[in-house]
Amino acid sequence: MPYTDAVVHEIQRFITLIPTSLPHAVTKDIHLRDYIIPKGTTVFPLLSTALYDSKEFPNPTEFNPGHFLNQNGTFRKSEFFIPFSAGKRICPGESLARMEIFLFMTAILQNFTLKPVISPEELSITPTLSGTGNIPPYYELCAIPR
Ligand code: HEM
Repeated sequence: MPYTDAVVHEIQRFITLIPTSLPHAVTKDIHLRDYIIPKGTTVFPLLSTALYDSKEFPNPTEFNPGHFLNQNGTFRKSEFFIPFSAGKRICPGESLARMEIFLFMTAILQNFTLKPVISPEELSITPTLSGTGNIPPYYELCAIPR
């Protein structure tokens, strides 16, 4: 169970489905380090900077469920895991989405063996479009009943 949970988290971290979150507006003048962000400025919170933080997730460009596992194999929670954003406007569908991803993935893997139609090395995992969303490339696979 901790490993499956780690895989689900790593998939969400790795694909970074919505890297820029949604645009927000500053409601008052904000002092941030040496900068002033005037009231009304549109800001895009870059979720990708947390999800690909190399101190929190060593070798962030590698898919590694170990990013969410402690050395003893238990699940490692990370405050940098923010694919649903954070704060007052955090995605209200987070619980539903996480439940669905977990249930769909485990049900599929329990009942089917998945095989790509081309060799896995030839599969591109580069998004076909990267902007507010990372759109995964289209590909085919065989679902063989277990
Ligand atoms: C993997 C699935 C999903 C991801 C990664 C995701 C991610 C996000 C992100 C990053 C935001 C922007 C939050 C912000 O403005 O700071 C957002 C907003 C939102 N999401 Fe999701 N979401 C997912 C699924 C869902 C589902 C299943 C629902 C509804 C059933 C949903 C409903 C919404 C709504 C209504 C907003 C706008 C909230 C607002 O502006 O206050 N999302 N989501």
